[in-house]
Amino acid sequence: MLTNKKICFVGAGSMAEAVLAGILNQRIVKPGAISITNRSDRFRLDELVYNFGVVADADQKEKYIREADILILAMKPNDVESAIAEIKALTHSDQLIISVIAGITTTFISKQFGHHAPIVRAMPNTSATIGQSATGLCQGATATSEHLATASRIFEAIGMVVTVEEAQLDAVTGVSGSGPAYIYYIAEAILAGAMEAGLDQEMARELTLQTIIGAAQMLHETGETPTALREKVTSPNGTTQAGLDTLRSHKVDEAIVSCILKAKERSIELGTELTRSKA
Ligand SMILES: NC(=O)C1=CN([C@@H]2O[C@H](COP(=O)(O)OP(=O)(O)OC[C@H]3O[C@@H](n4cnc5c(N)ncnc54)[C@H](OP(=O)(O)O)[C@@H]3O)[C@@H](O)[C@H]2O)C=CC1
Ligand SMILES: O=C(O)[C@@H]1CCC=N1
Repeated sequence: MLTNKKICFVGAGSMAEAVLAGILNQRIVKPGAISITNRSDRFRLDELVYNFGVVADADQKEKYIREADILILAMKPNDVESAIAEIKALTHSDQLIISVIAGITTTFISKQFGHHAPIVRAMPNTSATIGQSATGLCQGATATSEHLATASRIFEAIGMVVTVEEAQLDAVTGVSGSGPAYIYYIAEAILAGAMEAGLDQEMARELTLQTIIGAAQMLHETGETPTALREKVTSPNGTTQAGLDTLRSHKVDEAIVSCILKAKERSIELGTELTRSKA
């Protein structure tokens, strides 16, 4: 339990919801210790109050930010500058600032605040909602190992955590931050194929889901490599080989490697676009 810590989310979108749902599920903080703020969407705040029992009165935004022990920045990269400009006078260097914003460096965030509050960058994913996030964390220059430990407590409540150097966080973003979307994309394609092959929608969904869950658990529980597990499915000249040969002829493996590198590159760009616009 993060006893007596008040957490304020600045940004109330899908990532904020995934993180707060996860930490409330794990009961590491009470709903009354979490406040939520956003730019303007009062209906969204009402929805989160209704669903999670958190505190979110748009008229109390300044108070929530001033009184928080931990601020979690969860707005889009393009909005970070204006969001910090709006709140910085309410913040102070005793607060821990955690950013889940893709690409934006701790140095940039620190400059925008103009004080030396400790900053930890986190890259979770939306599986946080069910306690299954894979989160990368890194500490900014003024954050101590204690700050990192506090952030770890939050993100360990919503899945597994790795600590990395800040330079690696763009790669983490390309792999696990965006990663759920790649798996959903593949699931969409398997579903489409299942229906094209003659299965009805419900059966296609059940079979696709259980196949993905089973394969993920096999990777997790057997500790075998993906290559070893793939080879066990593939009989010489059998059905799997016919399917995999088709994937290879479309260079799907190369496409996935490019996908991850492109996402990493985009994460770097998101940061440099802002830094350039300030130059
Ligand atoms: N979605 C994902 O899978 C992941 C996202 N992230 C990162 O999380 C961040 C948020 O993404 P996501 O939740 O998807 O985005 P959403 O668009 O769902 O939510 C963005 C939120 O930011 C709020 N906001 C915008 N401007 C301000 C401001 N000036 N002050 C306060 N709040 C503001 C918006 O409020 P309003 O609606 O009122 O405009 C909205 O609540 C991004 O930086 C993204 O890179 C990280 C990991 C995974
Ligand atoms: O697409 C994005 O930019 C965010 C960051 C990681 C997942 N979603």
